[in-house]
Amino acid sequence: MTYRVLISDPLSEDGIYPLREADNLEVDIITDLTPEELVKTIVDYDALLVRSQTKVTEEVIAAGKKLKIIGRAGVGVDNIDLKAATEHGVIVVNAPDGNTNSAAEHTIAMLTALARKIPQAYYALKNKKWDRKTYVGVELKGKTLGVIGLGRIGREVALRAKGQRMNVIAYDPFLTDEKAEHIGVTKGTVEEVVQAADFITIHTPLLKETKNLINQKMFDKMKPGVQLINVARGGIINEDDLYDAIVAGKVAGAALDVFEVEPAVDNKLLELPEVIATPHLGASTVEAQESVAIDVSHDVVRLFNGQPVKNPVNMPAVPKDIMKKIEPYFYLAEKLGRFLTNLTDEVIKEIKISYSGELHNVEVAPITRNTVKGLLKPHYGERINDVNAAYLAEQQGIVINEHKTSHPKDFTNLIKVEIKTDTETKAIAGTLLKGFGPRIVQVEEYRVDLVPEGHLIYIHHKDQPGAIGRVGTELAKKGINIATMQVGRKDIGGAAIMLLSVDEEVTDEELQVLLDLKDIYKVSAVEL
Ligand SMILES: NC(=O)c1ccc[n+]([C@@H]2O[C@H](COP(=O)([O-])OP(=O)(O)OC[C@H]3O[C@@H](n4cnc5c(N)ncnc54)[C@H](O)[C@@H]3O)[C@@H](O)[C@H]2O)c1
Ligand SMILES: O=C(O)CC[C@@H](O)C(=O)O
Repeated sequence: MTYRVLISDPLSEDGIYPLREADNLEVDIITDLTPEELVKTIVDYDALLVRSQTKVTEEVIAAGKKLKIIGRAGVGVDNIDLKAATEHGVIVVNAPDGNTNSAAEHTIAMLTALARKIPQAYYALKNKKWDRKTYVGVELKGKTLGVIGLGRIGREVALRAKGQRMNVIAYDPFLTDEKAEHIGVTKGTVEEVVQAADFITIHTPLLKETKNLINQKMFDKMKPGVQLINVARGGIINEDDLYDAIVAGKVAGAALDVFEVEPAVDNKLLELPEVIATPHLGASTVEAQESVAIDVSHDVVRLFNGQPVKNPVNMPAVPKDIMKKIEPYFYLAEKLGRFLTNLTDEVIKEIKISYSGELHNVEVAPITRNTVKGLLKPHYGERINDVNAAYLAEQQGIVINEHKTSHPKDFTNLIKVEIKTDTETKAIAGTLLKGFGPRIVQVEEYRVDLVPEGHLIYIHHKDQPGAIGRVGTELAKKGINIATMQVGRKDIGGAAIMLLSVDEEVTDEELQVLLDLKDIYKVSAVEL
């Protein structure tokens, strides 16, 4: 059988040799297709390989009736509708390591060009202006670089900045003290990083949680004269707020490789002399392009030879017989992980998952992966799935421990998940009730009976008359309807919790109002 591969963005010819050499593959390179042309063309293909230009929308995926794999020659998969791919059973693979070095080098090039105003001076000289006064820069030596996102690229940037004798302070939700020490950076919160830095560089993925991460509030906290670099994704820095901060003189300069809307030829930021820019060139080197093309090509070859792919981004099909037994637990497991994210602000070192009762003699690894997926999702978005969840956890240095026991404790089946940090252990447990579906039955040390879905408000308070009433009254004032309510306490008059399920997502301001009430210690929103 011969499979047809469509390459719709320019890929390194040297990098696609694994496709050329495969007997069962036929390769067509058709670039610059309009979205409509791509929808028509894709119907004939089994595989699609892209960089960042091609938008692989739900329409494209739905039209690709033969499509089995989409390969992204690069890291970011925000140009591919992962949900649609998963729904249509199409595996998405990427090349996570191939362009790390190039993106890090580009970041350092931007940092240096920004500090010494090289593009502005070059432009003036090309226009026959010999101006040695306007383009006075600053040294990097002794300055502080703030790195937000210390993954593959952030880490490489930090190491190189140290070579420039800069001090580096970094924030990443998975940055442990040991990792920070090993790389030689100071660990800080995102606020501490932006407050301390002379230069700030962004290296997170673009997710719901990172969109507009650098906004007006953050600019207010920064040092006057701070300079920013973004070689990650447009939209992580709010472009309007950046524009205002530059015009107001708070931000002295910005180096941008990526933009909210690309191509960004009409972006107003480009009108500012303080802004230097490149058209998404972070990964544009001969070496990176060859490397990412080789990686995705190998995965396409593997798939059509019946072998497991190396860099899956979404979820491939689980064999039917296994699925039948364990699928009912996937939802519960993911929600347990999702809830746990809210129980600590510290770096997670270990996840311990204990299965008891009926679960002791089934294959639980896919259930574990769903738990881990739920736990890490706020930091990876749609990139994490039950195939790569364990791998990503391992990369972050999180140890996963599974335990099984045949002795049921009050339930015919029970999943208990504990997360351990350097200073605390937090636990949650759930069960699948025959005929009733999933239930969370324990949160921290409190017994509850909660359907794991929707918008929840989780409150720690003192067990005192009136505490529950005050919360109800405040929510009523805001027009927020309480659908269900759980309470639990350790001792009479001691520590207690409330778990309210409400009909809509609550805002930070609304949570703050609850936190200001008498006898309320901690309030958080949990979205399940
Ligand atoms: N400009 C380019 O051409 C180019 C090239 C390659 C990669 N990229 C982009 O660079 C970014 C980083 O890529 P990578 O390979 O280093 O990815 P990575 O997954 O190795 O690292 C991302 C890091 O961000 C962290 N993170 C997640 N949420 C965060 C938050 N709210 N605050 C701080 N950190 C957070 C993660 O924990 C992770 O360590 C991605 O957006 C990628 O698409 C751009
Ligand atoms: O394809 C490119 O050149 C961009 C790649 C880059 O943005 C990535 O996320 O890997």
